[in-house]
Amino acid sequence: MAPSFTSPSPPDNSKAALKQLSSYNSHLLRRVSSHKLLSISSTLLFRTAILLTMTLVLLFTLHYPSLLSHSLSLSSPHPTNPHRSLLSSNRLQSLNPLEIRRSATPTRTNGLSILVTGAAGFVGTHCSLALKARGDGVLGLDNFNSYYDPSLKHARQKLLHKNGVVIVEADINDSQLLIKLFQLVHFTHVLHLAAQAGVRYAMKSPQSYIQSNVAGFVSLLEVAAKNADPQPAIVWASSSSVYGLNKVSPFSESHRTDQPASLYAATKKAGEEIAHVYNHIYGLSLTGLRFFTVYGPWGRPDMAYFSFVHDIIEGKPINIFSNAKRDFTYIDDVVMGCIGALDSAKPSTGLPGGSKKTGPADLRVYNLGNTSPVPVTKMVSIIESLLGKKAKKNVVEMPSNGDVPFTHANVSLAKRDFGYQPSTDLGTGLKQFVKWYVDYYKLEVISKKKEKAQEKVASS
Ligand SMILES: O=C(O)[C@H]1O[C@H](OP(=O)(O)OP(=O)(O)OC[C@H]2O[C@@H](n3ccc(=O)[nH]c3=O)[C@H](O)[C@@H]2O)[C@H](O)[C@@H](O)[C@H]1O
Repeated sequence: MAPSFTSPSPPDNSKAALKQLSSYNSHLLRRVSSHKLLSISSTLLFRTAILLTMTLVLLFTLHYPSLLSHSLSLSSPHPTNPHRSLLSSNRLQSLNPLEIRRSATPTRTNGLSILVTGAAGFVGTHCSLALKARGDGVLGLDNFNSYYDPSLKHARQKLLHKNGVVIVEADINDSQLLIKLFQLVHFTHVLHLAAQAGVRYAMKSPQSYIQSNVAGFVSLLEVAAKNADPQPAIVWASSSSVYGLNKVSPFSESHRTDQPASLYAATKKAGEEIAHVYNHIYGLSLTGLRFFTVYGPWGRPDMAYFSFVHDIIEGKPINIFSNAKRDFTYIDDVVMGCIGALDSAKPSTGLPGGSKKTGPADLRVYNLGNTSPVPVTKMVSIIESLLGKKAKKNVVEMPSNGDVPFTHANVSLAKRDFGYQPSTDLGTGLKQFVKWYVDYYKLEVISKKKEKAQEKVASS
Protein backbone atom coordinates (compact mmCIF):
# COMPACT_ATOMS: atom_id res chain seq x y z
CA MET A 1 0.00 0.00 0.00
CA ALA A 2 1.25 3.46 -0.71
CA PRO A 3 2.30 5.41 2.40
CA SER A 4 0.04 8.24 3.39
CA PHE A 5 1.74 11.68 3.74
CA THR A 6 -0.67 12.72 6.53
CA SER A 7 -0.88 9.73 8.90
CA PRO A 8 2.36 7.79 9.53
CA SER A 9 2.18 4.72 11.94
CA PRO A 10 1.99 5.52 15.73
CA PRO A 11 5.38 5.50 17.71
CA ASP A 12 6.65 2.26 19.46
CA ASN A 13 9.13 2.22 22.38
CA SER A 14 10.97 -0.90 21.43
CA LYS A 15 14.32 -0.50 19.66
CA ALA A 16 13.18 -2.77 16.91
CA ALA A 17 10.09 -0.73 16.52
CA LEU A 18 12.20 2.44 16.52
CA LYS A 19 14.55 0.96 13.93
CA GLN A 20 11.58 -0.13 11.90
CA LEU A 21 10.04 3.25 12.26
CA SER A 22 13.19 5.13 11.31
CA SER A 23 13.68 2.89 8.30
CA TYR A 24 10.04 3.36 7.42
CA ASN A 25 10.36 7.12 7.88
CA SER A 26 13.43 7.40 5.76
CA HIS A 27 11.71 5.31 3.12
CA LEU A 28 8.67 7.54 3.43
CA LEU A 29 10.80 10.70 3.25
CA ARG A 30 12.55 9.38 0.18
CA ARG A 31 9.18 8.65 -1.46
CA VAL A 32 7.79 12.00 -0.37
CA SER A 33 10.77 13.94 -1.66
CA SER A 34 10.96 11.96 -4.86
CA HIS A 35 7.24 12.55 -5.40
CA LYS A 36 7.66 16.26 -4.61
CA LEU A 37 10.66 16.38 -6.88
CA LEU A 38 8.64 14.69 -9.58
CA SER A 39 5.80 17.15 -9.14
CA ILE A 40 8.13 20.17 -9.09
CA SER A 41 9.99 18.96 -12.15
CA SER A 42 6.83 18.32 -14.10
CA THR A 43 5.54 21.82 -13.20
CA LEU A 44 8.90 23.24 -14.24
CA LEU A 45 8.84 21.21 -17.42
CA PHE A 46 5.33 22.39 -18.22
CA ARG A 47 6.26 26.05 -17.62
CA THR A 48 9.43 25.74 -19.65
CA ALA A 49 7.48 24.20 -22.50
CA ILE A 50 4.96 27.09 -22.41
CA LEU A 51 7.80 29.63 -22.27
CA LEU A 52 9.58 27.93 -25.14
CA THR A 53 6.42 27.83 -27.27
CA MET A 54 5.79 31.51 -26.59
CA THR A 55 9.38 32.39 -27.46
CA LEU A 56 9.13 30.39 -30.68
CA VAL A 57 5.84 32.06 -31.62
CA LEU A 58 7.36 35.48 -30.90
CA LEU A 59 10.50 34.68 -32.87
CA PHE A 60 8.46 33.44 -35.82
CA THR A 61 6.31 36.55 -35.76
CA LEU A 62 9.38 38.76 -35.61
CA HIS A 63 11.05 36.97 -38.50
CA TYR A 64 7.98 36.26 -40.57
CA PRO A 65 8.52 39.10 -43.08
CA SER A 66 12.12 38.13 -43.76
CA LEU A 67 11.22 34.45 -44.08
CA LEU A 68 8.52 35.41 -46.54
CA SER A 69 10.83 37.67 -48.43
CA HIS A 70 13.39 34.88 -48.77
CA SER A 71 10.84 32.46 -50.06
CA LEU A 72 9.63 34.95 -52.65
CA SER A 73 13.12 36.35 -53.16
CA LEU A 74 11.72 39.80 -53.48
CA SER A 75 8.66 40.34 -51.47
CA SER A 76 8.47 43.02 -48.88
CA PRO A 77 6.72 43.11 -45.53
CA HIS A 78 3.00 42.69 -46.00
CA PRO A 79 1.10 45.87 -45.16
CA THR A 80 -1.38 44.14 -42.86
CA ASN A 81 1.22 42.11 -40.98
CA PRO A 82 0.94 42.89 -37.24
CA HIS A 83 4.71 43.17 -37.11
CA ARG A 84 4.65 46.01 -39.63
CA SER A 85 4.33 48.82 -37.16
CA LEU A 86 7.39 47.56 -35.31
CA LEU A 87 9.46 47.38 -38.51
CA SER A 88 8.16 50.70 -39.63
CA SER A 89 8.89 52.42 -36.34
CA ASN A 90 12.46 51.05 -36.43
CA ARG A 91 12.92 52.49 -39.89
CA LEU A 92 11.26 55.76 -38.88
CA GLN A 93 13.66 56.13 -35.98
CA SER A 94 16.64 55.59 -38.22
CA LEU A 95 15.60 58.37 -40.60
CA ASN A 96 17.74 61.46 -40.57
CA PRO A 97 15.39 64.40 -41.25
CA LEU A 98 18.23 66.86 -41.93
CA GLU A 99 19.85 64.59 -44.49
CA ILE A 100 16.49 63.84 -46.11
CA ARG A 101 15.54 67.49 -46.42
CA ARG A 102 18.96 68.43 -47.76
CA SER A 103 18.71 65.76 -50.44
CA ALA A 104 15.14 66.71 -51.39
CA THR A 105 15.64 70.49 -51.51
CA PRO A 106 16.17 72.00 -54.97
CA THR A 107 19.24 74.13 -55.53
CA ARG A 108 17.81 76.08 -58.47
CA THR A 109 14.96 78.57 -58.46
CA ASN A 110 11.63 76.85 -59.08
CA GLY A 111 13.36 73.48 -58.99
CA LEU A 112 11.25 70.39 -58.36
CA SER A 113 11.34 68.33 -55.21
CA ILE A 114 11.04 64.71 -56.27
CA LEU A 115 10.66 61.43 -54.47
CA VAL A 116 12.20 58.77 -56.72
CA THR A 117 11.08 55.26 -55.81
CA GLY A 118 13.33 52.47 -57.05
CA ALA A 119 16.21 54.97 -56.98
CA ALA A 120 18.85 52.24 -56.69
CA GLY A 121 17.43 50.59 -59.81
CA PHE A 122 18.75 51.10 -63.33
CA VAL A 123 16.38 53.81 -64.58
CA GLY A 124 16.00 55.27 -61.06
CA THR A 125 19.72 55.89 -60.72
CA HIS A 126 20.08 57.61 -64.09
CA CYS A 127 17.00 59.80 -63.56
CA SER A 128 18.04 60.78 -60.03
CA LEU A 129 21.49 61.83 -61.23
CA ALA A 130 20.09 63.86 -64.13
CA LEU A 131 17.48 65.60 -61.97
CA LYS A 132 19.99 66.40 -59.23
CA ALA A 133 22.47 67.69 -61.80
CA ARG A 134 20.01 70.28 -63.06
CA GLY A 135 19.26 71.51 -59.53
CA ASP A 136 16.17 69.59 -58.50
CA GLY A 137 15.82 68.13 -55.03
CA VAL A 138 15.82 64.33 -55.13
CA LEU A 139 15.14 61.83 -52.39
CA GLY A 140 15.47 58.16 -53.27
CA LEU A 141 13.58 55.20 -51.85
CA ASP A 142 14.51 51.59 -52.49
CA ASN A 143 14.09 48.24 -50.75
CA PHE A 144 17.31 46.79 -52.21
CA ASN A 145 15.68 43.43 -52.82
CA SER A 146 17.68 40.52 -54.18
CA TYR A 147 15.94 39.97 -57.54
CA TYR A 148 19.42 40.60 -58.93
CA ASP A 149 22.75 41.18 -57.22
CA PRO A 150 22.10 43.85 -54.56
CA SER A 151 25.80 44.82 -54.64
CA LEU A 152 25.10 46.49 -58.00
CA LYS A 153 22.29 48.44 -56.36
CA HIS A 154 24.62 49.46 -53.53
CA ALA A 155 27.24 50.58 -56.04
CA ARG A 156 24.59 52.76 -57.70
CA GLN A 157 23.64 54.08 -54.25
CA LYS A 158 27.26 55.03 -53.64
CA LEU A 159 27.32 56.91 -56.94
CA LEU A 160 24.13 58.75 -56.01
CA HIS A 161 25.44 59.56 -52.55
CA LYS A 162 28.55 61.15 -54.09
CA ASN A 163 26.21 63.32 -56.12
CA GLY A 164 24.11 64.43 -53.17
CA VAL A 165 21.20 62.01 -53.47
CA VAL A 166 20.18 60.11 -50.34
CA ILE A 167 18.32 56.81 -50.63
CA VAL A 168 16.05 55.74 -47.79
CA GLU A 169 16.04 51.95 -47.56
CA ALA A 170 12.39 50.96 -47.28
CA ASP A 171 9.56 49.33 -49.14
CA ILE A 172 6.75 51.20 -50.89
CA ASN A 173 4.31 49.00 -48.97
CA ASP A 174 5.45 50.65 -45.75
CA SER A 175 2.71 53.30 -45.57
CA GLN A 176 3.83 54.66 -42.21
CA LEU A 177 7.24 55.41 -43.57
CA LEU A 178 5.82 57.01 -46.71
CA ILE A 179 3.58 59.22 -44.59
CA LYS A 180 6.60 60.30 -42.55
CA LEU A 181 8.56 61.17 -45.72
CA PHE A 182 5.68 63.29 -47.01
CA GLN A 183 5.56 65.02 -43.61
CA LEU A 184 9.26 65.79 -43.78
CA VAL A 185 9.25 67.02 -47.39
CA HIS A 186 6.61 68.77 -49.49
CA PHE A 187 7.40 66.82 -52.65
CA THR A 188 6.12 68.46 -55.79
CA HIS A 189 6.57 65.25 -57.80
CA VAL A 190 7.00 61.51 -57.43
CA LEU A 191 8.90 59.52 -60.04
CA HIS A 192 7.66 56.05 -59.24
CA LEU A 193 10.01 53.44 -60.69
CA ALA A 194 10.02 50.84 -57.91
CA ALA A 195 8.59 47.65 -59.40
CA GLN A 196 9.07 43.96 -59.88
CA ALA A 197 10.63 43.88 -63.35
CA GLY A 198 11.26 41.01 -65.76
CA VAL A 199 8.75 39.36 -68.05
CA ARG A 200 9.69 35.69 -67.71
CA TYR A 201 10.39 35.70 -63.96
CA ALA A 202 6.66 36.23 -63.36
CA MET A 203 6.15 32.50 -63.90
CA LYS A 204 8.53 31.73 -61.04
CA SER A 205 7.42 34.33 -58.55
CA PRO A 206 3.93 35.61 -59.39
CA GLN A 207 3.23 37.03 -55.94
CA SER A 208 6.17 39.41 -56.02
CA TYR A 209 4.58 41.16 -59.02
CA ILE A 210 1.31 41.63 -57.17
CA GLN A 211 3.16 42.79 -54.07
CA SER A 212 5.24 45.46 -55.83
CA ASN A 213 3.36 46.46 -58.96
CA VAL A 214 -0.18 46.37 -57.59
CA ALA A 215 -0.15 46.54 -53.76
CA GLY A 216 2.94 48.76 -53.64
CA PHE A 217 1.54 51.16 -56.22
CA VAL A 218 -1.76 51.43 -54.33
CA SER A 219 0.14 52.03 -51.08
CA LEU A 220 1.97 54.97 -52.68
CA LEU A 221 -1.17 56.39 -54.30
CA GLU A 222 -3.09 56.20 -51.01
CA VAL A 223 -0.46 58.24 -49.21
CA ALA A 224 -0.08 60.69 -52.11
CA ALA A 225 -3.85 61.20 -52.25
CA LYS A 226 -4.63 61.32 -48.55
CA ASN A 227 -1.52 62.33 -46.62
CA ALA A 228 0.61 64.49 -48.89
CA ASP A 229 0.20 68.25 -48.66
CA PRO A 230 0.31 69.32 -51.44
CA GLN A 231 -0.59 66.25 -53.48
CA PRO A 232 2.36 65.57 -55.79
CA ALA A 233 2.15 64.95 -59.53
CA ILE A 234 3.15 61.34 -60.17
CA VAL A 235 5.06 59.97 -63.15
CA TRP A 236 5.42 56.21 -63.10
CA ALA A 237 6.85 53.29 -65.07
CA SER A 238 4.39 51.29 -67.10
CA SER A 239 5.71 49.00 -69.84
CA SER A 240 5.66 48.18 -73.54
CA SER A 241 4.51 44.75 -72.45
CA VAL A 242 0.95 46.08 -71.96
CA TYR A 243 0.52 45.76 -75.76
CA GLY A 244 0.70 41.99 -75.25
CA LEU A 245 -0.74 40.15 -78.23
CA ASN A 246 -1.46 43.35 -80.15
CA LYS A 247 -0.36 42.81 -83.77
CA VAL A 248 -0.78 46.35 -85.09
CA SER A 249 2.60 47.99 -85.44
CA PRO A 250 4.07 50.43 -84.51
CA PHE A 251 2.37 50.34 -81.12
CA SER A 252 0.48 53.49 -80.39
CA GLU A 253 -1.18 54.53 -77.13
CA SER A 254 -4.62 54.18 -78.73
CA HIS A 255 -4.07 50.47 -79.50
CA ARG A 256 -5.71 47.76 -77.47
CA THR A 257 -3.95 46.69 -74.28
CA ASP A 258 -6.40 44.11 -73.01
CA GLN A 259 -4.44 41.01 -74.05
CA PRO A 260 -1.40 40.80 -71.77
CA ALA A 261 0.91 37.84 -72.43
CA SER A 262 2.52 37.73 -68.97
CA LEU A 263 1.59 38.44 -65.38
CA TYR A 264 4.19 41.20 -65.46
CA ALA A 265 2.27 42.85 -68.31
CA ALA A 266 -1.03 42.30 -66.50
CA THR A 267 0.24 44.04 -63.34
CA LYS A 268 1.51 46.99 -65.39
CA LYS A 269 -1.84 47.21 -67.15
CA ALA A 270 -3.55 46.97 -63.74
CA GLY A 271 -1.39 49.92 -62.70
CA GLU A 272 -2.79 51.98 -65.56
CA GLU A 273 -6.36 51.17 -64.48
CA ILE A 274 -5.55 51.88 -60.83
CA ALA A 275 -4.06 55.22 -61.91
CA HIS A 276 -7.41 56.01 -63.54
CA VAL A 277 -9.22 55.47 -60.23
CA TYR A 278 -6.93 57.73 -58.19
CA ASN A 279 -7.07 60.39 -60.85
CA HIS A 280 -10.85 60.17 -61.06
CA ILE A 281 -11.60 60.23 -57.33
CA TYR A 282 -8.75 62.18 -55.78
CA GLY A 283 -7.52 64.34 -58.65
CA LEU A 284 -4.00 62.93 -58.61
CA SER A 285 -2.00 63.99 -61.66
CA LEU A 286 -0.75 60.71 -63.11
CA THR A 287 1.49 59.97 -66.09
CA GLY A 288 2.34 56.38 -67.07
CA LEU A 289 5.39 55.82 -69.24
CA ARG A 290 5.50 52.66 -71.34
CA PHE A 291 9.22 51.85 -71.45
CA PHE A 292 10.50 49.74 -74.38
CA THR A 293 13.36 47.37 -73.36
CA VAL A 294 15.61 50.01 -71.79
CA TYR A 295 19.34 49.24 -71.83
CA GLY A 296 22.66 50.93 -71.05
CA PRO A 297 25.41 51.40 -68.46
CA TRP A 298 24.47 50.40 -64.90
CA GLY A 299 21.77 48.18 -66.45
CA ARG A 300 19.90 45.17 -65.11
CA PRO A 301 21.82 41.86 -65.10
CA ASP A 302 18.61 39.91 -65.70
CA MET A 303 18.14 41.45 -69.15
CA ALA A 304 19.28 39.66 -72.29
CA TYR A 305 21.92 42.15 -73.54
CA PHE A 306 23.57 42.19 -70.09
CA SER A 307 23.63 38.41 -69.62
CA PHE A 308 24.77 37.89 -73.23
CA VAL A 309 27.80 40.15 -72.67
CA HIS A 310 28.58 38.26 -69.48
CA ASP A 311 28.19 34.83 -71.06
CA ILE A 312 30.13 35.63 -74.22
CA ILE A 313 33.05 36.91 -72.13
CA GLU A 314 32.89 33.76 -70.01
CA GLY A 315 32.68 31.54 -73.09
CA LYS A 316 29.27 30.23 -72.06
CA PRO A 317 26.54 29.40 -74.61
CA ILE A 318 23.59 31.75 -75.03
CA ASN A 319 20.01 31.01 -76.08
CA ILE A 320 18.64 33.27 -78.77
CA PHE A 321 14.88 33.16 -79.27
CA SER A 322 14.41 32.91 -83.02
CA ASN A 323 12.67 35.82 -84.75
CA ALA A 324 12.52 37.92 -81.53
CA LYS A 325 12.76 41.66 -82.18
CA ARG A 326 12.86 44.55 -79.74
CA ASP A 327 12.63 48.30 -79.89
CA PHE A 328 15.73 48.60 -77.65
CA THR A 329 15.77 52.05 -76.08
CA TYR A 330 18.90 53.68 -74.70
CA ILE A 331 18.82 54.88 -71.12
CA ASP A 332 19.75 58.53 -71.87
CA ASP A 333 16.76 58.81 -74.21
CA VAL A 334 14.47 57.34 -71.54
CA VAL A 335 15.84 59.79 -68.95
CA MET A 336 14.98 62.68 -71.28
CA GLY A 337 11.49 61.22 -71.60
CA CYS A 338 11.05 60.93 -67.83
CA ILE A 339 12.21 64.50 -67.27
CA GLY A 340 9.94 65.74 -70.05
CA ALA A 341 6.99 63.96 -68.44
CA LEU A 342 7.80 65.43 -65.02
CA ASP A 343 8.19 68.96 -66.37
CA SER A 344 5.00 68.85 -68.40
CA ALA A 345 2.80 67.25 -65.70
CA LYS A 346 0.18 69.63 -64.37
CA PRO A 347 -0.33 69.69 -60.59
CA SER A 348 -2.79 67.37 -58.86
CA THR A 349 -6.16 68.89 -58.11
CA GLY A 350 -7.20 67.10 -54.93
CA LEU A 351 -7.07 68.65 -51.51
CA PRO A 352 -4.93 66.94 -48.89
CA GLY A 353 -6.70 64.57 -46.56
CA GLY A 354 -8.28 62.61 -49.39
CA SER A 355 -11.13 65.00 -50.04
CA LYS A 356 -12.47 65.01 -53.56
CA LYS A 357 -10.72 66.78 -56.42
CA THR A 358 -11.39 70.42 -57.14
CA GLY A 359 -11.29 69.80 -60.91
CA PRO A 360 -9.99 67.32 -63.49
CA ALA A 361 -6.31 66.43 -63.28
CA ASP A 362 -3.80 65.07 -65.81
CA LEU A 363 -4.15 61.38 -66.65
CA ARG A 364 -1.62 60.57 -69.36
CA VAL A 365 0.15 57.59 -70.86
CA TYR A 366 3.09 57.69 -73.29
CA ASN A 367 5.30 55.28 -75.19
CA LEU A 368 9.01 55.81 -74.57
CA GLY A 369 10.64 53.65 -77.23
CA ASN A 370 13.27 54.00 -79.92
CA THR A 371 10.98 53.54 -82.95
CA SER A 372 13.45 51.16 -84.56
CA PRO A 373 13.09 47.43 -83.72
CA VAL A 374 16.20 45.26 -84.02
CA PRO A 375 16.32 41.43 -84.19
CA VAL A 376 17.96 39.84 -81.17
CA THR A 377 20.35 38.05 -83.57
CA LYS A 378 21.57 41.47 -84.75
CA MET A 379 21.97 42.62 -81.15
CA VAL A 380 24.20 39.59 -80.52
CA SER A 381 26.36 40.28 -83.58
CA ILE A 382 26.87 43.89 -82.40
CA ILE A 383 27.99 42.59 -79.01
CA GLU A 384 30.32 40.07 -80.66
CA SER A 385 32.06 42.78 -82.66
CA LEU A 386 32.33 45.07 -79.61
CA LEU A 387 33.88 42.28 -77.54
CA GLY A 388 35.93 40.90 -80.41
CA LYS A 389 34.68 37.47 -79.49
CA LYS A 390 32.19 35.05 -81.05
CA ALA A 391 29.20 33.85 -79.04
CA LYS A 392 28.32 30.19 -78.64
CA LYS A 393 24.81 30.53 -80.00
CA ASN A 394 21.84 28.25 -79.54
CA VAL A 395 18.99 29.55 -81.65
CA VAL A 396 15.83 28.15 -80.07
CA GLU A 397 12.08 28.57 -80.42
CA MET A 398 10.72 31.32 -78.20
CA PRO A 399 9.38 29.51 -75.13
CA SER A 400 5.83 30.29 -74.15
CA ASN A 401 6.68 32.05 -70.90
CA GLY A 402 5.15 35.45 -71.36
CA ASP A 403 7.48 36.77 -74.04
CA VAL A 404 6.12 38.58 -77.10
CA PRO A 405 7.79 38.25 -80.52
CA PHE A 406 8.32 41.95 -81.22
CA THR A 407 7.84 45.49 -79.95
CA HIS A 408 7.85 48.73 -81.89
CA ALA A 409 6.96 52.13 -80.47
CA ASN A 410 5.21 55.04 -82.03
CA VAL A 411 6.36 57.99 -79.90
CA SER A 412 4.59 60.86 -81.62
CA LEU A 413 2.48 61.61 -78.54
CA ALA A 414 5.53 62.03 -76.30
CA LYS A 415 7.19 64.11 -79.00
CA ARG A 416 4.16 66.36 -79.28
CA ASP A 417 3.68 66.86 -75.53
CA PHE A 418 7.25 67.14 -74.27
CA GLY A 419 9.61 66.93 -77.22
CA TYR A 420 10.70 63.32 -76.70
CA GLN A 421 13.08 62.35 -79.51
CA PRO A 422 15.19 59.21 -79.10
CA SER A 423 18.58 59.63 -80.73
CA THR A 424 20.73 56.62 -79.80
CA ASP A 425 20.99 53.62 -82.11
CA LEU A 426 21.65 50.17 -80.68
CA GLY A 427 25.31 50.07 -81.82
CA THR A 428 26.13 53.34 -80.08
CA GLY A 429 24.22 52.41 -76.93
CA LEU A 430 25.74 48.94 -76.64
CA LYS A 431 29.22 50.43 -77.07
CA GLN A 432 28.55 52.60 -74.03
CA PHE A 433 27.27 49.59 -72.13
CA VAL A 434 30.27 47.39 -72.92
CA LYS A 435 32.61 50.23 -71.94
CA TRP A 436 30.86 50.52 -68.58
CA TYR A 437 30.73 46.75 -68.11
CA VAL A 438 34.46 46.29 -68.66
CA ASP A 439 35.20 49.15 -66.33
CA TYR A 440 32.72 48.17 -63.61
CA TYR A 441 33.83 44.56 -63.46
CA LYS A 442 37.47 45.61 -63.72
CA LEU A 443 38.01 43.43 -66.77
CA GLU A 444 40.53 45.81 -68.32
CA VAL A 445 42.53 45.90 -65.13
CA ILE A 446 42.59 42.13 -65.01
CA SER A 447 43.65 41.78 -68.63
CA LYS A 448 46.35 44.47 -68.23
CA LYS A 449 47.63 42.68 -65.14
CA LYS A 450 47.66 39.45 -67.10
CA GLU A 451 49.48 41.14 -69.96
CA LYS A 452 52.12 42.50 -67.59
CA ALA A 453 52.53 39.11 -65.94
CA GLN A 454 52.88 37.51 -69.37
CA GLU A 455 55.44 40.15 -70.39
CA LYS A 456 57.41 39.42 -67.24
CA VAL A 457 57.37 35.70 -67.92
CA ALA A 458 58.41 36.32 -71.52
CA SER A 459 61.31 38.61 -70.60
CA SER A 460 62.71 36.39 -67.82
O1 LIG B 1 9.76 46.70 -72.55
C1 LIG B 1 9.38 46.24 -71.47
O2 LIG B 1 8.37 46.60 -70.95
C2 LIG B 1 10.15 45.15 -70.82
O3 LIG B 1 11.48 45.17 -71.36
C3 LIG B 1 12.29 44.15 -70.89
O4 LIG B 1 11.74 42.89 -71.28
P1 LIG B 1 12.26 42.20 -72.60
O5 LIG B 1 11.99 43.03 -73.78
O6 LIG B 1 11.73 40.82 -72.59
O7 LIG B 1 13.84 42.26 -72.37
P2 LIG B 1 14.94 41.10 -72.26
O8 LIG B 1 14.61 40.15 -71.21
O9 LIG B 1 16.24 41.79 -72.17
O10 LIG B 1 14.82 40.37 -73.66
C4 LIG B 1 15.20 41.05 -74.86
C5 LIG B 1 15.00 40.18 -76.04
O11 LIG B 1 15.87 39.06 -75.95
C6 LIG B 1 15.15 37.85 -76.10
N1 LIG B 1 15.79 36.82 -75.27
C7 LIG B 1 15.73 36.89 -73.94
C8 LIG B 1 16.36 35.97 -73.16
C9 LIG B 1 17.06 34.92 -73.77
O12 LIG B 1 17.66 34.04 -73.13
N2 LIG B 1 17.10 34.89 -75.13
C10 LIG B 1 16.50 35.81 -75.91
O13 LIG B 1 16.55 35.74 -77.14
C11 LIG B 1 13.73 38.17 -75.69
O14 LIG B 1 12.81 37.32 -76.35
C12 LIG B 1 13.59 39.60 -76.14
O15 LIG B 1 13.20 39.63 -77.47
C13 LIG B 1 12.41 44.20 -69.39
O16 LIG B 1 13.16 43.10 -68.91
C14 LIG B 1 11.07 44.22 -68.72
O17 LIG B 1 11.25 44.43 -67.33
C15 LIG B 1 10.19 45.29 -69.32
O18 LIG B 1 10.61 46.54 -68.90
